[in-house]
Amino acid sequence: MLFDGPPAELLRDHGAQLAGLGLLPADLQAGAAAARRARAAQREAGPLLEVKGLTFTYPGAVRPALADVSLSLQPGEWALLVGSNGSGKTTLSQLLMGLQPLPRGRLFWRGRDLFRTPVEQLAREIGYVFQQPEHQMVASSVWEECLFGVRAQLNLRAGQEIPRAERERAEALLLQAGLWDKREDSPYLLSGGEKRLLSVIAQFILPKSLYILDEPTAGTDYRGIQILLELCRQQAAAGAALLVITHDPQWMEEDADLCCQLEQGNMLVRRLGD
Ligand SMILES: Nc1ncnc2c1ncn2[C@@H]1O[C@H](COP(=O)(O)OP(=O)(O)OP(=O)(O)O)[C@@H](O)[C@H]1O
Repeated sequence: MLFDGPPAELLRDHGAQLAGLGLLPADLQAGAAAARRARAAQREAGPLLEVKGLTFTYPGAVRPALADVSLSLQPGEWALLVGSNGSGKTTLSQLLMGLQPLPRGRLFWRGRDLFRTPVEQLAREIGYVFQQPEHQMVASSVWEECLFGVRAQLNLRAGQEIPRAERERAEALLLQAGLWDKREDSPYLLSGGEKRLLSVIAQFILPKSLYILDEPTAGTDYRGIQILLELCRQQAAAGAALLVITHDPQWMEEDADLCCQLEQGNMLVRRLGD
């Protein structure tokens, strides 16, 4: 087997393979081991997110969109949320983000009623990527789009400099996503798959505890999916939990820990690899 090319590209394209062969530089290997230890320690601290017997009916609807749904997600756990059209996936993810009226006492974030958790804390700790990337785009260039959330979260005014750590992370993520050469273009000029990758990496710049990704592989080609998978693996290795809504679970089944199957509002949770 022969890999040739700049280190950043080799890491991006073959990182998982190199790690599997034990060929990553020592500092990166040590980093992965430390991340695993950190994830184990975090797990002992208890679930990050708990959904307990959640039933939700839209106003005027005759049957509930979600019926007695339960789920527990630990730090670093990767869950797939699957199910046919209209089964309740988006409803559940919107409830988790407080985008629908919240039933009290059914959702817990870090052991505390999600209803009582300040919205700013949820925004800081949970990253949500919408099904339609355009819905989240606001800036005039790919670079500014990437850093828009950082500016908001760090309370930076227009023209104020982005701290070096976040700038470097944005550069690394744009390189990894293959979008560096398009950093000055309008995000609206990107292809559908590129927009999707941009909206995902924009959430990854300031690390969060949970990422909810709604259909991240839809309309994305093989290379884009491989990039996305590697990006998700890196977040999970760093201790973040992932809840990925998908109609293409086959791409993530090897990496994911849980598969949550929704049908007509009823959910069955299966641990993968058991
Ligand atoms: N705003 C709304 N008002 C009333 N009913 C709604 C609303 N949004 C969704 N529903 C209904 O709730 C049910 C679940 O919809 P939801 O969008 O959560 O499904 P989904 O699993 O995300 O579907 P898809 O795979 O098509 O995105 C469906 O029967 C849908 O018609």
